Amino acid sequence: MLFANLPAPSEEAVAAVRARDAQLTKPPGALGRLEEIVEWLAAWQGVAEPAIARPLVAVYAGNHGVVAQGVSAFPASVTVQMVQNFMSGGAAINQICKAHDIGLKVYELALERPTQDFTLAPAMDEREAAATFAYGFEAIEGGVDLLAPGEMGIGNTTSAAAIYAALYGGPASRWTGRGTGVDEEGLARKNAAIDAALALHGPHLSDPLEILRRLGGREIAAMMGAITAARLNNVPVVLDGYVVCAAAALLHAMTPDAVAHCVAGHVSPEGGHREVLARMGKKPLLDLGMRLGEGSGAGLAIAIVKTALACHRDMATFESAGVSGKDA
Ligand SMILES: O=C(O)c1ccc[n+]([C@@H]2O[C@H](COP(=O)([O-])O)[C@@H](O)[C@H]2O)c1
Ligand SMILES: Cc1cc2nc[nH]c2cc1C
Repeated sequence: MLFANLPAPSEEAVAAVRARDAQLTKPPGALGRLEEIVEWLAAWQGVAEPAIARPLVAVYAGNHGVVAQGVSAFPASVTVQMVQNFMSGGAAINQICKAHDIGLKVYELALERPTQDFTLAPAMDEREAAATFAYGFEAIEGGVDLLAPGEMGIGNTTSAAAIYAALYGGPASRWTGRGTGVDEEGLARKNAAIDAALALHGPHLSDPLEILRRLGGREIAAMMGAITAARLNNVPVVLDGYVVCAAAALLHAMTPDAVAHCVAGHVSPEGGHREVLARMGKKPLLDLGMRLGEGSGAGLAIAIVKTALACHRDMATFESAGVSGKDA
């Protein structure tokens, strides 16, 4: 029902962008994907002259009961400590946003109350999953015109891997990676936790919202809401890495059109991120070996998006610059 009347991309806006692009002082197609990026912005903002005046990285922080299974290289206390670090400007995402004039908001999601350990019980009850999804809608308030959801949550690569295994098929090891840097034994505990969860919840994993509730976390629920709000309100989305894409993949499983407004900012070396992007039909803008989270890869990709738009908007035309055209 939420996805019954999704707005369509604007074909007129794309046509207008193409018409202007043809006049710019460069050989046709010479800016490669930068040209596609501007078409994408116009299509989803629904205007012939797209703008990036209020880009935002919205970082959601959540804690995970499954950390009790020894699946992370870091203690759960690092989640709230990193939130403090975001607030005081000391994290990587602060520098990326500062360098490229991007807004940054941080949402703490009941960090003192981790989700249930999903090897033993559903991570969340229905009310909490739904309420947290709805909370994600706040991300686009205040005139945001380009959104990059990000996340922080010790243990959440285990949650994301479990979601991928539920959506696309196990075993766990097909989807897991080292996360924050677990050793061989840590990786084995991670795979065992996910395989145990798949066995426990197996009969209930055909519905993406049920997968969210049983295997997800609050940050993943909120990011699904943020991406959905953007889809419903003409805000294009830049996807970050392995964990953010678990939210996108759940929406994609509900209906592929729910993530039609998303571009993949980058590909993370974590687990099966490359395959996840391929399954959603997304080609990453950047491939820099980044596996941090925080919205960092998406934030950096916004710098590319802004540059693409600056070229489109501010380049001279053949006529205005007195440059001879192709067949002159
Ligand atoms: O997004 C990614 O590609 C990514 C890959 C590996 C780790 N992370 C980050 O690392 C944290 C989760 O790692 P872990 O080992 O505790 O599951 C969480 O805060 C994520 O933002 C993020
Ligand atoms: C230090 C640290 C910073 C992070 N940022 C996102 N995930 C993280 C995980 C750790 C451990």
